[in-house]
Amino acid sequence: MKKHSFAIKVCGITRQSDLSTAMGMGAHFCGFIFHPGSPRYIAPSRAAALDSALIRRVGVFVNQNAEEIMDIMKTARLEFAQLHGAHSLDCARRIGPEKVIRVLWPDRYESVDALQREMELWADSCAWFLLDAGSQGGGHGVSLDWTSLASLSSPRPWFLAGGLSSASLNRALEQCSPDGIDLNSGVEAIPGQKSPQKLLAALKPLTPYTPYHIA
Ligand SMILES: O=C(O)c1ccccc1NCC(=O)[C@H](O)[C@H](O)COP(=O)(O)O
Repeated sequence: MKKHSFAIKVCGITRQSDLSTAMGMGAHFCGFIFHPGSPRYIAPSRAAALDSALIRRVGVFVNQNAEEIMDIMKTARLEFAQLHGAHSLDCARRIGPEKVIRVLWPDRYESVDALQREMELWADSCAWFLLDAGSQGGGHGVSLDWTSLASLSSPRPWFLAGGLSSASLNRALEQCSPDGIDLNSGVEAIPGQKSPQKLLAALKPLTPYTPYHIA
């Protein structure tokens, strides 16, 4: 595995036990999904009740507008809004660029250069990017073409998402160099419930590489 440090985000949390396991294994970010169509949906008031200690709380939004997002951020005590839909630059600026994780889908672009141009467009309106598989939505359990991301020079730190698990992480991190990794269906027992065994299998080998410091 390439020896660089990176952040760990565990997404699709619905239960305190999963959150506590993820934190115990060194997660830096936890993600709550506020898309009602997702099997991982959690109501904002339930997310608010989950204790995440000092790790960063992220809300995943697909259809909501800036006002709805800011409302949920307040209720669920979120630091970041992960914009996982067709959100505009204006929406991101209203939320506050320092609180935005912008999702982009590399498969939508004809080349890494085209993806990079889109990243430049968003650079002043977000704090992080998250690159996901497919062409929309998330939680598909499908992987990206990691080698095509090897030459990426992102203007912001970026999370690699899409089908990551104990079986794929090593190869993914050999082939590209994200600033963070995002785990979801690859560490689940069933949709919406994490598996402590799968979390352990994925995260334990990463321990030497994840003393990631988040300012
Ligand atoms: O996970 C969902 O159900 C979901 C639904 C709609 C929009 C986003 C969603 N997930 C957001 C994430 O950040 C996932 O962690 C990311 O798509 C990777 O998922 P996976 O391929 O399962 O690892």
